[in-house]
Amino acid sequence: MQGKIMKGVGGFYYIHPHNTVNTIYECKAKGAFRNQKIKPAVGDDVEIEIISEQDKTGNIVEILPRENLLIRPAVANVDQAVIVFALADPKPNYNLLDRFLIMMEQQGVDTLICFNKSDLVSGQEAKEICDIYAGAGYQVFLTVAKENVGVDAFREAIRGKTSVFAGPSGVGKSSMLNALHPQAQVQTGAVSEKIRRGKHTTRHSELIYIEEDTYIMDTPGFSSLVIENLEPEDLKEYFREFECYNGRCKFNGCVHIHEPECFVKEALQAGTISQLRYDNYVQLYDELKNKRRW
Ligand SMILES: Nc1nc2c(ncn2[C@@H]2O[C@H](COP(=O)(O)OP(=O)(O)OP(=O)(O)O)[C@@H](O)[C@H]2O)c(=O)[nH]1
Ligand SMILES: [Zn+2]
Repeated sequence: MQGKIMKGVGGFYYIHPHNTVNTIYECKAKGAFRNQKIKPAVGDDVEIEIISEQDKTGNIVEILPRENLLIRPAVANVDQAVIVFALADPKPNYNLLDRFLIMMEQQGVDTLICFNKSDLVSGQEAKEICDIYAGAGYQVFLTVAKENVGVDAFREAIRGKTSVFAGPSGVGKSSMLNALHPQAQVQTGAVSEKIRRGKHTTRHSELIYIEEDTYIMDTPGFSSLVIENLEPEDLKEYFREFECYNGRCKFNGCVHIHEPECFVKEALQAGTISQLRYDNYVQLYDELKNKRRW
């Protein structure tokens, strides 16, 4: 039988057979692949041998070929990431948002942005922020998760995919999950003792089955992110809206900060590139530069 690893804890892996609803098998990793230095990861599609149908136990006997394997967060076969940000309460930290976008881009994963709590700001303010990130080349969604506003369009964007769900604490990730999946309580009810995190347990990375071929990996909230393995000179490659200017500036290897005759700075003056994104770029560039000095 084939299924997906939803969670791994203490040597046990919890396998959801493809497109079933309430079934989870508790498995150990056995078999030939253990010698191949490949460790099962959440998100892996695996072949399992059932030990007991009644107890829902089995062994993983094969890890099927992976599409990818992310490091942060550790998960396999990810199609996209979704960052959920609140437009207010907590006050958005756009530098943190940009760090997340860079981190995902470094791992080759596309990110969708969900701006939640849009009821807490004016329509004008919400539009300005959406325009900045849509203008930077991202797909943007505006939602009020707790009132189900904007959720349908978002549901379409995750259908048939495995999405990593991330964001700072309190932005409404759980509310969004419940809106996407109103039967989650029912569905995870049976599964809960086995895999669902309780309110007070440590949060492990785990996948949540939404509907056919659609999974979300809920991740713990974060309040800071350190960009690693990136040279300051390469940072510009991770700002999508700079892409069309790279290589066109007067100076070879222009990093678009102090150089004259720089197309990115001209685009900034013209308002084509947003000041907010550019300021975050300069701040991150300085940070990477300082890090190298140590
Ligand atoms: N005004 C408003 N409040 C919302 C919205 N979505 C969620 N909330 C509220 O924001 C608070 C936090 O929501 P959660 O869904 O628990 O946030 P979370 O991101 O899962 O938080 P963590 O569990 O800390 O990661 C709750 O009180 C929600 O009712 C929204 O769209 N608008
Ligand atoms: Zn330049």
